[in-house]
Amino acid sequence: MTKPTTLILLGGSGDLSARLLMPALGQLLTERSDRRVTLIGVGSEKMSDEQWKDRVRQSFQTTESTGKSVDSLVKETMYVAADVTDPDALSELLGRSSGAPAIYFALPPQVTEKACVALESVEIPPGTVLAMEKPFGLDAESARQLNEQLLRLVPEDQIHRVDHFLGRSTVLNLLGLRFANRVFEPLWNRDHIDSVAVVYDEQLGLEGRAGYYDHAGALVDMIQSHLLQVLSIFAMEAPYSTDAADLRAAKSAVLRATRVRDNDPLASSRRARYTEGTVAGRHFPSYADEPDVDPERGTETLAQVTFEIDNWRWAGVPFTLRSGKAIGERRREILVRFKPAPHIPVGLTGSSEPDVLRISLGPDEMSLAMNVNGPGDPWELDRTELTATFGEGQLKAYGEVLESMLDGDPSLSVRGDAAEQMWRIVDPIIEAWRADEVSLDEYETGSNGPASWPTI
Ligand SMILES: NC(=O)C1=CN([C@@H]2O[C@H](COP(=O)(O)OP(=O)(O)OC[C@H]3O[C@@H](n4cnc5c(N)ncnc54)[C@H](OP(=O)(O)O)[C@@H]3O)[C@@H](O)[C@H]2O)C=CC1
Ligand SMILES: O=C1O[C@H](COP(=O)(O)O)[C@@H](O)[C@H](O)[C@H]1O
Repeated sequence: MTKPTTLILLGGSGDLSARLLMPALGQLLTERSDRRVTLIGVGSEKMSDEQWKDRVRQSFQTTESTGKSVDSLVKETMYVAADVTDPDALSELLGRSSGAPAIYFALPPQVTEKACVALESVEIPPGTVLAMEKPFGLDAESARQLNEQLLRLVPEDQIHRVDHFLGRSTVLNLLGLRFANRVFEPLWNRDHIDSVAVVYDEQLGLEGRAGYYDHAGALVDMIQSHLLQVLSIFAMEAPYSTDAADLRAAKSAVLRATRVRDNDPLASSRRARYTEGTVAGRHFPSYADEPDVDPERGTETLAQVTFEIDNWRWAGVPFTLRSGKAIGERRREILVRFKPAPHIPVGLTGSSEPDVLRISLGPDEMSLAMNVNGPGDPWELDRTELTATFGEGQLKAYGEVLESMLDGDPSLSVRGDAAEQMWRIVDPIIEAWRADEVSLDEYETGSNGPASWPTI
């Protein structure tokens, strides 16, 4: 039996908790029947324990969660209506947990900030884990200040800056693919790789999240956080182990060396927002006409930035990161374009395209497009694809992240210095965009982005 843990879910009545965290927790407890978690939900709205239990059950149903651990959680869970920015309320909450709890901040960022200030005057049990949702700060300086503040509460290894992409089986598979095979790693450098792209294009729109998204935009929502984390795993040196210390040091080294290509945000970044149209059977108004959006803010719903990594392995290789909403073709992948073969023997005709490796970020599969002597004329090269499908991960991405957090293992969370670096990397772009130095283009909902943009 795993040690029982108390999970204090600040913002338990919110959207993230209902749609992502609790379903993932239910799935985790279904898979790990020997794990016991006591859940305390917290929100400002009043709710009876029975109403809360109904919400928990509803979230659990979405992942068909069942079993002893699930039943025990539902039986014991409680809800507390409290203002989490009040030190007395927080003190009382901590008093309800036996042993060191995990406190999850599923709160609006401004409330999280105030709750952390309040925690400074509260006695926190040794071993308490703090889980912070994104966005972590608003820029490099505010992230640094937030780090300082958190370190006054608990040591770094007890701070989990959550990035659910780190729990995706497809992202974790990068480690196995690169470091458990002989064929890829020797080619994983500037001598053999021409360019890399990480693309996360969604058919989803705003989904009622204007309050958050209209301030974040695609750059902060996806590139500053998730996609830079993916890039750091893709490009890192081989770690000794997957322990937090090794993994996070290797990722941080990459991020420290990463910058906007040629230090030129004007030439290296593009932004756009969607106009009215239909995607996957859903009709969206223009982003500017979406409820609660301020069109004057000029928020982008599609961002594309090219970075470079200034080290021996990667100098000169462009890394393009792109993510957009309301895009016609759902694309979630890493695209690795290799350099062309140095010499194709005279006499071979046909395809001489360079090899392209696609690592899907969902579904779990990959493919390698290459040239082979195909059917028919044996001197003629044809294009073919080697494909592999892996099974789905046992847990949802949030489940993986929650599990490592409940175990007090920070290997799947973002280290403090990395959180600051990720802002340092994108801050010049944010500045250029705020100053309107890069045009805000438009694309029709359901298209694949502005027609004038080069294809990735
Ligand atoms: N929703 C999503 O898909 C994602 C969200 N996130 C991040 O998660 C965090 C939460 O987002 P989300 O769930 O969407 O936000 P919501 O607005 O849906 O929920 C906010 C929660 O915070 C509670 N709350 C606010 N102020 C207080 C207070 N003073 N005291 C106690 N509780 C308070 C609310 O309680 P009540 O409702 O009772 O007032 C509610 O439970 C944000 O940082 C967001 O960026 C990250 C990834 C995805
Ligand atoms: O964090 C976020 O991620 C989702 C995309 O991740 P997925 O696992 O749900 O595909 C994105 O839609 C959302 O805008 C962003 O906040």
